[in-house]
Amino acid sequence: MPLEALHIQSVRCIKTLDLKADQRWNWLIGANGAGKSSVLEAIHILGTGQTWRRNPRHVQREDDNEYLVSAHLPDHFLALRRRGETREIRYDGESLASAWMLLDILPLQSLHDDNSHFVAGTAEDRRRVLDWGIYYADHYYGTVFRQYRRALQQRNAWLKSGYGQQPWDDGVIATGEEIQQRRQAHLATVQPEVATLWERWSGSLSGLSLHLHSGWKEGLALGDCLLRDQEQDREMGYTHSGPHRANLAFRVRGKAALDILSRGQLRVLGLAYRLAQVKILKQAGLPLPTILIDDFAAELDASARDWWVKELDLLGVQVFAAVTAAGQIPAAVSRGGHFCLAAGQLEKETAS
Ligand SMILES: Nc1ncnc2c1ncn2[C@@H]1O[C@H](COP(=O)(O)OP(=O)(O)OP(=O)(O)O)[C@@H](O)[C@H]1O
Repeated sequence: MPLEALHIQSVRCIKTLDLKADQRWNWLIGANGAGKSSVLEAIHILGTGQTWRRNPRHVQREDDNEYLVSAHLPDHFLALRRRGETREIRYDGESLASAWMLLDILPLQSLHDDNSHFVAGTAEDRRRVLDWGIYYADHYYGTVFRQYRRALQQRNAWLKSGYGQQPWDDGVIATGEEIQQRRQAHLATVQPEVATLWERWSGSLSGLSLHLHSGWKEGLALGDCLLRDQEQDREMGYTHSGPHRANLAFRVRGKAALDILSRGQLRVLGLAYRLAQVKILKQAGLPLPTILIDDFAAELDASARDWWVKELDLLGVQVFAAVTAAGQIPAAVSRGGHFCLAAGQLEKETAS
C-alpha cells in the first residue's frame, strides 16, 4: 500500500514536515545532518511502532514533549502519536490495539545501518531480515513466532527464578521446530532468486549458497537438546538452544562470504537477498512493501547503483531513498519526487 502523503511533527530535527509522495521514486536529498534519516525513521515508526534501535526517547525532538507521524494511504488514514511512555495509534480514526497490526497496514522494508549490512552483521541482524521475509510470505509465521516467544519467555522466567514447577517444554519444542521448518521452506524459495540476482550483478562470482543453522545442535531434536542442557540453562538463567539462536550463513564457492567479499560486494549480496524477498511476494501476488533506503549510495559504485535501481524498478515498488547530492541518483530513475532538505526542513519539492 503506497504512501500518498506524509506528515511529521517533532521527530528528531524535524519540527513539522509535509510531503506528497510519488507512487514509485522519492529521493530525499541533503547534506549530512539535513534530516533525511529522520524522515525515513518517521515512516519506519509509523509502519512498525518501533525506532531504528535508538532509545525511543531520543526520537522526540528536543524541547517538544510529543511526536506525531501520519500518512494518507489509498482510502485510509494512519497516525501514530507518542507522548512519554504513552503511544496512540489510529487507523481511520479507530484506536489500534497492537502495533503488530501496523505490519500489515503499512508493509515496509527498511534498509539502514545493520539492516543494510546484515550479511556482515550479527546473527541477530540476519535472523531479523530472514524473519521479515517469512512474515510477509507465510501467513501463519507471525502466529507461530509469537507463540514461541511467549513460551520461551515463560521458560526463561522460570530458569531465572527457579521457583515453582517447571513449565512444560512442549510449547517451546513444537513451535521451535515449526519455525525451523518454515524458515527452511522459505529459504528453498528465496535461494534461487538471490543467486540469479547476485550473478546478474557479479558475473564471475557465481556459486552462492545459503545455509540455515537451526540454533541447536545439529542431528539432535530440539526437545533432546533442551533436556540435555537443562542444568546449564538453569545455571545461566536462559535457554541456550532454539530458533532464537539460529544463524543464516552466506557462502560463495564454499567459502564464507564475509571472508572473501569486499564491503561493497557484501552490501550488494545483502541487497540481492532483500530484492529476492520482495520478488517472491510479487510472484505470489502478495502486497509489496514500501522500501526505505538510508544512505543509498554508500559503498556502491555507479554500476552497482544502476543494477539495484533497475531491479527495484522492475518490481514496481514505492521507494524512499536518501542521498547527499542529486548527482548520486541514477539517471534511469531520476523521475519521481525530489525532496531537498536542510536543517530538518523541506526546502524544495519537485515532481516529474
Ligand atoms: N531528538 C533530537 N532533537 C533535535 N535534533 C536531533 C534529535 N536527534 C537528532 N537530531 C539531529 O537531527 C539532525 C539530522 O539527523 P539525520 O540523521 O536525519 O541526518 P541525515 O540527513 O540523515 O544525515 P546523514 O547524511 O549524515 O546521515 C542531526 O543534526 C542530529 O543531530
